Formats: sequence, structure tokens, C-alpha cells
Amino acid sequence: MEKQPRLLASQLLLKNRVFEVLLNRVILTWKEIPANKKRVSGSIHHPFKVGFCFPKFLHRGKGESGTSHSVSVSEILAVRELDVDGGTKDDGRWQKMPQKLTEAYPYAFTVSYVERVRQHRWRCSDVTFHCPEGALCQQWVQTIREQLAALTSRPKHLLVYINPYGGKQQGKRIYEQKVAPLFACASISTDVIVTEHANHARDHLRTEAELKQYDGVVCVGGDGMFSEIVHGLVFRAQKDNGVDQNSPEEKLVPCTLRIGIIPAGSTDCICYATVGINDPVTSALHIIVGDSQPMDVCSVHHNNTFLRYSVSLLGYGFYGDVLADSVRKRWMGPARYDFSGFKTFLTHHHYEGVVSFLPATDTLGTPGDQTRCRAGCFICQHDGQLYTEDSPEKCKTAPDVSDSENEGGWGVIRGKFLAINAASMSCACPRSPKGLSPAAHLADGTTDLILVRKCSRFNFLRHLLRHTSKDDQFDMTFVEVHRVRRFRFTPCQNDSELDLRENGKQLFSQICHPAYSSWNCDGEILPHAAIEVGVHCQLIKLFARGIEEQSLFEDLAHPCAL
Ligand SMILES: CCCCCCCCCCCCC/C=C/[C@@H](O)[C@H](COP(=O)(O)O)NC(C)=O
Ligand SMILES: Nc1ncnc2c1ncn2[C@@H]1O[C@H](COP(=O)(O)OP(=O)(O)O)[C@@H](O)[C@H]1O
Ligand SMILES: [Ca+2]
Repeated sequence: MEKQPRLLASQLLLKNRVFEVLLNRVILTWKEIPANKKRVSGSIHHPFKVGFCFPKFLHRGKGESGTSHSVSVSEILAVRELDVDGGTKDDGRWQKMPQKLTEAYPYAFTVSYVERVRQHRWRCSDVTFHCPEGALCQQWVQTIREQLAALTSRPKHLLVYINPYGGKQQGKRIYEQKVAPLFACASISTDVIVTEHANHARDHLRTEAELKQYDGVVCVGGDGMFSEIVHGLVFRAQKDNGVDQNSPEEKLVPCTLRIGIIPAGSTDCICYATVGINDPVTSALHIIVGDSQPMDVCSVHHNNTFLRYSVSLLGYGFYGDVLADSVRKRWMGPARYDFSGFKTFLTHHHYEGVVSFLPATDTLGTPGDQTRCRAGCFICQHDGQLYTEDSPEKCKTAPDVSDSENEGGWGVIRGKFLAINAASMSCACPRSPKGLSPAAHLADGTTDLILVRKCSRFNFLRHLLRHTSKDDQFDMTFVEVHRVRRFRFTPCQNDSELDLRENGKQLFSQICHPAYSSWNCDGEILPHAAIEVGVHCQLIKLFARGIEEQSLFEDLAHPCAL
């Protein structure tokens, strides 16, 4: 690999120890100089001469050197000059010989950067380097600033919506205390709107917001609030491009503005599944460094009329009933889902209907894969397509699409279901870290259709519990899963119920066993049970990068090992 040209190299003071500090186009490194190799030690003679020289790395071998740190330039948040003790800092001339090491380094600058701590959590760390000369200090600050200015993917101006009532009603406090200071540190300017009612953010984005001036939209809230932002932005993109949302077959125009999620809701599965953790500071840092993660969006129609978009879960039966029951219990906060979940489990209703679906036969992955959608996912980079122009030989073992009996053909399944779930991403969340469909992809243009047929309470409990353990929740006789591009659902009444009704026991039947459930669409109840769903590959983009592999971020945390 070609070596990156050096931009700056100096010996600077950090916490009273001398470090070799090096900046090239991609990385800032600082490495302690062992006492025996220091050119400057406790008694100082010519501390200023070290400034502009370009010394070789003094030590490469292990054990010989002191501590060494590196940070990728793309993960530096800001740099600022520090106003250190003015006593020794005058017009550039020295009044007297400095007695202490620190006196010989009277200028300083601080670099704020992303530090990875455990479990995908990011923090903002500061390191302050002391310089012997003001000019050198300024040169460092200016060079790093120029490097940061050249990073074009970073947002400069953001539109922020805060739902003050999401989750535990902490949205405003979380933004003001944890996020706003970081945006200010990174010189990001913001226009902040605290929502006053449901759909405030959606309607503002649909009509009023002057989107051209922004580099992104930030959503402080939960999955429901994120859904509002998606609806506003997707509607706006279609309106501006003359696309009719009501046509289920229409190809939608992608949104150009990226969306950042500061988690402050109840489930926060979209944040969790795209970042790996629900942590406001981590999310703010992903926004600042200008990450980009494309995501699929499902459109939901009823009788050729547009109903809603879904990004995470479309659930009929169990998850629909949980949501319907929890709506009136919002006062309980996030615990409402546990309460309603338990209650719905006990009622154990099943629903009859017909599911028809267009299988995604030409994709690289399957729902049973052990591989996971992670940062830089290979499958998502190819839009989930099996054949790409640049790699026709890549997938020789895959079935020949033209021979497949499913080509253009729809599968049809009629049955009695406890749950019908369509997960267009894993839906990982703190409740289920692997999610509803662990192998689903964020941006492959498909959704995983999970059909849970009528079974005993005991078996359904086993299935639910497997969402929280290593065991495969799909490996059960009453569960099947299909990776699909489109699907339809038509409810129908159970024959046995019709019999009951004909026998004049309607009331009993309706109370004990309602014919219809409702669809939970990213936390919203849909007004119709009969729906048609299509996946729109990579319709939106998030300020995220997907979940980082543990080993990858360990390497990045110690890039000297690379
Ligand atoms: C007995 C043990 C049961 C464990 C089952 C664990 C499965 C959990 C899978 C949850 C998948 C959640 C998908 C996300 C849905 C959100 O869009 C929605 C709305 O979230 P919000 O209120 O806006 O944060 N939340 C719910 C629970 O429907
Ligand atoms: N100011 C507001 N007052 C009442 N409801 C709001 C307000 N702003 C947003 N909402 C709605 O609150 C619902 C829940 O918000 P969300 O942030 O997802 O929290 P949670 O995860 O707790 O459900 C969303 O459907 C959103 O439309
Ligand atoms: Ca997908």
C-alpha cells in the first residue's frame, strides 16, 4: 500500500509527556517518545527547533515505545486553539528560559474525536497538545480544519424535530443536554422545532419546510416520530417529481436528505438496527461525521389507495393486537408494550386470511442465513441483486431465475395465523437484540414475510422466547418465512365462526374471537386489514453506517495494528 504523504509532524507535549504527533490525509497519530530518545527532556534547551522538522518515526518495534493513539481524520469532530496560561505567551519572544517542561510549550490546541467504547457506543474524547510556538499551534489547527472542511459528506445545517412526548418524555432534555453541545462543537447550525401535536413534523415537511437549505433532518423521538419524518420527506420527493403515491406499482423517487435519529422513544428499533445501540450521543456523532446508510421503505395500499409507508415492522395478529391494546396506555410509557404483550399472549387469537407474495428469487441472501447485515454490507451494496453488471460470475450456484417456477409467479397461502409479520430490516431492539428477522437486510429491496400459524399457547411462547435467545425462531413446524418483494393480505372469516354466527351466537363469537386483527405499521394502526405491500429499495438514507463488526471497530480503535 502506498504510504500517505505526511502533512505535519511535530513533537508536542501531552499531559507533561512528549509525543511524536503525525498527521497525514487519513489519520492523526500520537506516540510517546521514550525518555532515552527524547530530544527534549526535563531541562530544556531548544524546545522550539523540534516544531517544523519532519522526523522519522522513532520507534516501530513493540515494547520499545510508550503509548500510541490514532484517530481517523474522518472521525475528528473539531479542533480548537486553547487559551493556555498567558504568562509565557507574549509577542513571540521569550523573556527568560523556561524552567519546567510545560513552560516551554505555552500554546495548545484541542482535538475532539470519536472514541469507541463497548457495545457500539461512541463517545466524544478530547486530546490537548501543547506547542512550543504560536505559529506551529496555528499551523496544526489550520491544517486539521482544512482537512475537516474537505469532508464533503458532513452536514453543516440541520433541521431538528423534537417530540417532547415520546418514550419517557425526555426528548427535549436529551437534545439540549447531550446533542446540541456536540452539534455546536462541530460547528453544525440547526433550526429546532419542538412538535406541538401528532403529525406536526410530517405536515411541516410536506408543505412548509424549505428543504434546500438543509443537509439533513434530525428526529428526536421513537419509531413513530421517525415514521412521521419519513412520510413528510417521501411525500415531498414525490410531489416535487410529479409521482402519484396512490399507484401501488409506481416507482418512487428517493429522498435526497439524510435523516438522523436521536433515540428518545419506546422501542427505537430503527436506531438500534442501524447503529447497534440506542444512545443519543452515539447517534449525534454518526450525524456529525456524516455517515450514510440507505434503507428500504415499504409502501402500503388498500384498493389502489395509498395508506402508509413502513420501514421496520408490518405486523398483523399478535403485533397488531399488542399495539391496538397499548394505544390507550400511552401514559405507561414504554412499559405499555410489556403489559399489552402479556395480555395479547394470553388471549391467543388467530386470524384467517390469504397471503399472496412475490418471492425475491433473484437475491443473494435468504432469511435463514447466518450472515448478518453489517456496516458496508455486500448484499446491500448490490441492492440485493443477484446479478450485477460488474460481476456476472459471482453467483454461479444460485438457481437460474428464468427456470424458476416462481418467475413472475406469486405464492399463495391460505391459513389461520397467530401472526403475520413483514420485517424489511432485522427489527433488532433492546427487547430482542437479534430482531424479528435476524438475517434481514436494511437496503436489499426485500422484506421478510414471517407466517406464524395457529399453534398451542406453549408453542407460541417458545417461538416468542426464541427472539431473545440464540435458538432459531423460524425453525418450528408452524413458522415459515419468505423473502419477498411484494405481498398482499386478504382477511377472511373462520368457517367455524361463520357457523357460530349463523347459529345466532354472534355476540359471543365476536367477543371471544374477533374475525379481524389490525395491522401494526411501524407503531401505527392501519384502518384496513386488506393491504397490498411493495418494497422500495433504498428510498431513504440515514445518518448511520449499519452495525459495525466487533473486530472491525477493535482494529479501528487501535489502527496501529492495521
Ligand atoms: C415473552 C417474550 C416476548 C419477547 C418478544 C420479543 C420480540 C420483540 C420484537 C419487537 C419488534 C419491534 C418492531 C418495532 C416496532 C415499532 O415500530 C413499534 C412502535 O414503536 P414506538 O412506540 O414508536 O417506539 N413498536 C411496537 C412494539 O410495536
Ligand atoms: N407534540 C406531540 N404531541 C403528541 N403526539 C406527538 C407529538 N409529536 C409527535 N407525536 C406523535 O407521538 C407518537 C409517538 O411518538 P414516538 O416519538 O415514536 O414515541 P414512542 O416511541 O414512545 O411511541 C408518534 O406517532 C408521533 O406522531
Ligand atoms: Ca430489506
